[in-house]
Amino acid sequence: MMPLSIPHNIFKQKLLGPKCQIGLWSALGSSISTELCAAGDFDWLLIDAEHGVNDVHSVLPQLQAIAAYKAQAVVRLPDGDPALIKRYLDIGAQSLMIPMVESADQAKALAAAAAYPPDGIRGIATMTRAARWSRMPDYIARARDEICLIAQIESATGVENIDTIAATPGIDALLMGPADLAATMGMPGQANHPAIWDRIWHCLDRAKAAGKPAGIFVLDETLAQECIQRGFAFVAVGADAILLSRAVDALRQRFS
Ligand SMILES: O=C(O)C(=O)C[C@H](O)[C@@H](O)CO
Repeated sequence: MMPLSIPHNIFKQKLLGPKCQIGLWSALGSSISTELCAAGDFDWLLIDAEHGVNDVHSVLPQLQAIAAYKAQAVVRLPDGDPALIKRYLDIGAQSLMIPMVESADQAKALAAAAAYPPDGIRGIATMTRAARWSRMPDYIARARDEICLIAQIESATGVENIDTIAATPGIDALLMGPADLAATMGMPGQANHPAIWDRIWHCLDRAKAAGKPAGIFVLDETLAQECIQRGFAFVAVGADAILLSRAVDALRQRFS
């Protein structure tokens, strides 16, 4: 049997441009709804394991479902726990997003967790889905090249430290978080406030200055189009849970 080769991280490659990658947030925690979304021709799907029901056991079948489609999977972890990073990489997630990154020291620790020694601390195992159960002779040598590690900048402190976070080797991309940024700036629930977006545009400029792709999740279509125009490399424009709840309510209204 021919040995397998590590899958190329198409999402990571396409972040280098020129086309903005259009994505969808997938938070329902079901491989059925995630596959339904994956068949929708989005460039990427964010599987959210920070908020809601997802864990390693529910994310695995979603990765398997997405693998059959063009959409590239990005998994958001609850935090930067190195043990969790190891487990999600071992089940085959190749693009990870870590929330609430606020310092260069935190960024360095995340980068170390995603890399094997001597560059990092990721424990080695090839009896994993990521290495297709020891069928990928090149997995250990090439794993890090095909991982995309995304740091979320979503607090006032993170914005203050964005230059050192973005400059950290091993941080491949940044994603701004308007909702949490608003909350940490004393404006919870005001993610669309001009003062928040002043900071978001600043973060975009700083990411560009550092040569790091920037992403964002925006439900307002006009704002999402502006983000694309102004140079965000990856923009999530909707979420499965919101699309479903709005469609359910709109249908019911039509028969009231
Ligand atoms: O703080 C934010 O904004 C984000 O992190 C992105 C999205 O809002 C997401 O958290 C929604 O669940």
